[in-house]
Amino acid sequence: MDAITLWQRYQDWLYYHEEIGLYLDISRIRFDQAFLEAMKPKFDGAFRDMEALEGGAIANPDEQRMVGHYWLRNPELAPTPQIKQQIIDTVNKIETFVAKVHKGEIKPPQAEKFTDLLSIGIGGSALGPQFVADALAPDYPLINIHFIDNSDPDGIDRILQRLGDRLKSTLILVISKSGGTPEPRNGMMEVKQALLNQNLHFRDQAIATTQIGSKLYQEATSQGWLETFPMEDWIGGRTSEMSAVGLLPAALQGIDIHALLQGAKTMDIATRQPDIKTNPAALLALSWYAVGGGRGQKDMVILPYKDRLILLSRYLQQLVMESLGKEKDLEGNIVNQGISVYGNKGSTDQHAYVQQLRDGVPNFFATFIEVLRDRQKPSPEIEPGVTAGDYLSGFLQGTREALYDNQRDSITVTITEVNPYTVGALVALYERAVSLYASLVNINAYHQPGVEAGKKAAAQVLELQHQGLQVLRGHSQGISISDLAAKIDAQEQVETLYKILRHLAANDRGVELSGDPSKPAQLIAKWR
Ligand SMILES: O=P(O)(O)OC[C@H]1O[C@](O)(CO)[C@@H](O)[C@@H]1O
Repeated sequence: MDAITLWQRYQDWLYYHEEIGLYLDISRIRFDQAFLEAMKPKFDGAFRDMEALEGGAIANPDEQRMVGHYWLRNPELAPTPQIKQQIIDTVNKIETFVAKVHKGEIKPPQAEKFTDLLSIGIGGSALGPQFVADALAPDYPLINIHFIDNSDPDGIDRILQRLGDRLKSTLILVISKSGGTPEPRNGMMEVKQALLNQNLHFRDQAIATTQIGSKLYQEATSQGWLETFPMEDWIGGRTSEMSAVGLLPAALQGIDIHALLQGAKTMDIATRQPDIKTNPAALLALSWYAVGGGRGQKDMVILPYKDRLILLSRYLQQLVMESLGKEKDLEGNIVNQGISVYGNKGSTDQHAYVQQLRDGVPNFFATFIEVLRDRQKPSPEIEPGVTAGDYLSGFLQGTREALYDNQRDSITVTITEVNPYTVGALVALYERAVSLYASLVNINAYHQPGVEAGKKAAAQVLELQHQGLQVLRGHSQGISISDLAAKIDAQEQVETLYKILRHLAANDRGVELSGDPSKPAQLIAKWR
């Protein structure tokens, strides 16, 4: 297409939301009118599915759950008065609690006020709060946030070290919908210990966001933690940013949660339109389908040209990949669906992997996120008449054009500035696009059976460790790894057993491995 035809295509397909100040440009996705016509029946079905979902249908058939994240920003939509009230009550509870913390009415026993917030959670119980904190927290927030989102001891140490003496004025927030996920549990246990080492008590500084009745809930209430906040059954982890999961840490940092909710609500209204061309989420879903043939054949590379949006790609990675990456469709056919998502930020990535994007394997499409306002204050000139922001804008445009010229498609989402309102709108835009796309490809976007398989496998590894150590401890002589495996009837897991022993040996956990490390089958294990 020549430049003038492309300019016309840009205008023909441009979506603009005046109130949010958001532009969506899908003109650099190659599809034609025939494709659009062919997709219309599928979209009619997707719009119907969305209406049913918002009306309270069991949209997650496997788990027999309603899917209600859209109600969080507009409680009027909730299917029952009780749910509506729960949503309103939770926001009120958050605001009351946060106000007391900020005023020092809720305070740690050994300090005037809470100075820091340590959020312990993983997946959907971390990624939204991390993204929002990085994008929106003021430079000098009322409370500084830190995260433990893994079971990595060294990672935990780094956070605790940074907190140092401020641990005594740190509010500890454990977020886990199920209340039984091992990683946050491990983080919590380590932090408990760290507090005890300073003669501090976890319950005096701890709060939880979890489902009422969960193990975590029981622990928090029976031990008298400062407060608990509910996460409802009908909220999925990866769509929980507008629930207590996201709102509580945001409010504690001084981020305007009402603007966040309002931005999402406004976007929800726009994405509820049952018309492809005037619905930005439908335009995104249409584009994803067009580039990937409805089979996720191309990866989604997210490139925000704005440092404070760097975590958007990680946030969207879970939202998109955990929602769309499914083995089976709704009828149980094997379909192996999904769209891979990765990214970082521009223009930084132009000096890293954009070389391959431009010239290498064409297995992706880019999504540029553009922010029109460079900064809050006027910019100095780097050269006569040119600012750093002009460069950034030029790099974005140049990369978009260079990619398109080489048959690489892209989408551009443009917002005026990064603020709670626009971030809320972005979150809602992608939530809805994922929902619509899931309907187009006929999968359940709201379960995650694959993750469960990984969790079970990890539990089996730990059980093997337990059994192996029991035998090793009672064995005064050294023993080969295969003999040890035979003794616990785990010949098939000999490789796993070897790796367990190697890990224990590396951590001075009582296991000694002797022999040539490059010949694992010949290693002798011994308890010392
Ligand atoms: O909040 P929970 O129950 O600890 O779960 C954390 C995460 O684990 C998953 O269930 C699976 O990875 C995610 O969907 C979820 O966000």
